[in-house]
Amino acid sequence: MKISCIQFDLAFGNPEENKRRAAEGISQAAKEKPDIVILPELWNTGYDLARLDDIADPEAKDSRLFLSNLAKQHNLNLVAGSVAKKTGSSVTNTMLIFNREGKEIHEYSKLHLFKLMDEHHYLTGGSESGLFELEGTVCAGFICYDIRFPEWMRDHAANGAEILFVAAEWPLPRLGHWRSLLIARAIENQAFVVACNRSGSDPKNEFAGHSLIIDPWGNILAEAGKEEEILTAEIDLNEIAAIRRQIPVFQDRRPEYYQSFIKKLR
Ligand SMILES: O=C(O)CCC(=O)C(=O)O
Repeated sequence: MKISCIQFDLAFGNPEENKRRAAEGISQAAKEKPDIVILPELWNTGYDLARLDDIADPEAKDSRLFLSNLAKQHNLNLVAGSVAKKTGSSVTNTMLIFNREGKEIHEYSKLHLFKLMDEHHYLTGGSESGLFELEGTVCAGFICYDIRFPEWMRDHAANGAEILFVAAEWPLPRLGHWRSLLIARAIENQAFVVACNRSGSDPKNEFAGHSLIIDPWGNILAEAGKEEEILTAEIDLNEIAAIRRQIPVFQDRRPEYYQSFIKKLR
């Protein structure tokens, strides 16, 4: 299976220009005939949170049509990063997923809002699972800060997810955390991690780039630099079963102790 991350710079608060950039990136990537393409977080608006009332996409209607057409046109599955989606007076940071026929198969709204970047003042957290299936493989979608919550990602892996997709706008000062957390999530869940970050900067932040495709042993299969780049790697899903046979973490888990043990000790 071939997977591509479209790491691109976002025009601050300019959904029309960002649509142009996303379409351009996807059509470039499509030349290598990837099976799955992933975009970064909030690619329609960037972090222009104060203007979300005006620029978030009502019910993500426009984004859905745009993304569905791209998936169909290029015959690829699209884990379409996330968009600012307006529902009534609230806005969510929502990942949309489309198959090759352009059919939407799942939506996931970022569960953990990142206070350091004021998300809690402007966004509403999601409450649904990130699990979905693409071409017979169980996958899961996460958004940026979610990677600091291993229990959330473990829950998806324990429910069958073999590819963990992460869409992000991760700032440069914490590049070290980004790399370490993603590698750890791959190793502990014995799953592929495909993480697409943005590049460039906005009025408040410089972003790290360094999109990553990591195998279930924790090896980096491909890593982008800091600038715009289309990052592509082939993954072999058979590696998952081989690694899980060698070190059977999922069989050896004892979840009945994890919630209650510490309470008992207190
Ligand atoms: O956790 C971090 O350091 C970055 C998270 C972030 O930038 C986000 O969730 O948008």
